Amino acid sequence: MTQNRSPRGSARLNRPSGPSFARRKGARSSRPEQNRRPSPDPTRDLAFDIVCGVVEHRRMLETTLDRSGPMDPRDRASAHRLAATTLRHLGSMTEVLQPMLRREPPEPVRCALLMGVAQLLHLETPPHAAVGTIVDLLRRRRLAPFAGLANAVLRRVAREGRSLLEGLDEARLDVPPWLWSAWGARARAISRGLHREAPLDLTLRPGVEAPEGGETLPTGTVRYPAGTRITALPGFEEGHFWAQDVAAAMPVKLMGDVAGKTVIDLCAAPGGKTAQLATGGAHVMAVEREEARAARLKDNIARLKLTAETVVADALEWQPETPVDAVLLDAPCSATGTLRRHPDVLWIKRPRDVTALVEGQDAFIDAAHRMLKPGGMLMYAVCSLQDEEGPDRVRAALERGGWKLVPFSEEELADMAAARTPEGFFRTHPGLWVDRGGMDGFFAARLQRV
Ligand SMILES: C[S@@+](CC[C@H](N)C(=O)[O-])C[C@H]1O[C@@H](n2cnc3c(N)ncnc32)[C@H](O)[C@@H]1O
Repeated sequence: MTQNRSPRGSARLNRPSGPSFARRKGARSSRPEQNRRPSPDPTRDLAFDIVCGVVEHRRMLETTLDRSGPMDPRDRASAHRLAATTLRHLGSMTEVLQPMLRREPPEPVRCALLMGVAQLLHLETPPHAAVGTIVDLLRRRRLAPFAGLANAVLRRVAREGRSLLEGLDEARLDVPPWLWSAWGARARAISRGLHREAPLDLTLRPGVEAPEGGETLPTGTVRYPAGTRITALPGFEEGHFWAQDVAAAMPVKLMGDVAGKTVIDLCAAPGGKTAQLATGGAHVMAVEREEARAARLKDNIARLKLTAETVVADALEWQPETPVDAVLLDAPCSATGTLRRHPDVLWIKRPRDVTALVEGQDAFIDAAHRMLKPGGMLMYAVCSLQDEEGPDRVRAALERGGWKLVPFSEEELADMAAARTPEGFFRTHPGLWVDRGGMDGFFAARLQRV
């Protein structure tokens, strides 16, 4: 399948930039090809830094983006798309390359080759541009001795095309083995969902009209094609909507009527769920430990013209003056549920990262218990696909005592029946609703303090 869903991005990825490409097209260069200066190409440079950062240094994609200098937003978006596509298909493309390499090339060369393969097999970049841009990239990065190798290998990939993927189990190869086995029977469907770029989902303030071009999903979320820029949609400045994946919007919906209730949103930034609670008429206390993230939450709530109390504090230590009706705990987690948006995380996280988070999740659940009135409700949520962070945490809390599980009913989840587990948990993964564009992986369970 192809990833060519963002016309804005693909236009930039489909042609090399810079004056020397024009010379190549003219085929009458006054200088021999080997002396030609490589074209400047900020898109490939940034994508290369991102991919090498992930593969060589386990550096998050966002970190490289944040460190990069100022550049045209469209080049930046194209770089993000090329890097993300390379990371989404990293395993299967490595398998394609392997038989074509007589010797192991240095890691940065392999990264550049993988970007070339991604352009050829998944981004529909014309072969001359896909090969030329990678050869130029290697020259710019003082890897000119590998330009011949790149030229030969990528020309072969261009010739043989997608037939090179035949017989390969792409779904299996594009997920690290530890995640594949952790996901059990869901693994193949999840991996297929991860091959697709995530669309833009919006939650609308009640009473406002959705901008044109969206599809209203059964749960009320409005969906736009991948690559849509939220800031370009009419109504953004006016605070008519905010970005929130269809699955991420469900935990607050499953809290029912919160009007007039005092609700603590524990671990709240950037505030998507705070905004939902505030639109529902709750008195919200949004607790966030990181000052910069709390400031972002405040900005978001102000843009939406909503009201919420923001508390900058450690949720494990802070206590409300009086116990409250409900707590929403969207706990810090491995975030494997958002791999569609962050394919770098596939190759960065390790099993021990999940283990390290589990203890904290138990501590947050215990902290929520201390904040609730007897009979008060905890909505526990994580954007994780891992059993350890979802169902296992709820079972452990029930074993520690002081909680009763209040399962979600068939009626409550009528609009997303596939997300209801036999125990009455809410659980999604990127393979659900795949024909409509999929969804993030989310887990939620409702507990009552007894
Ligand atoms: C999964 S995100 C929350 C997303 C948010 N609920 C939303 O829907 O927009 C987790 C947040 O918890 C915050 N956090 C982590 N540890 C915390 C702690 N001990 N106390 C308060 N907030 C914490 C992180 O800074 C991060 O902003």
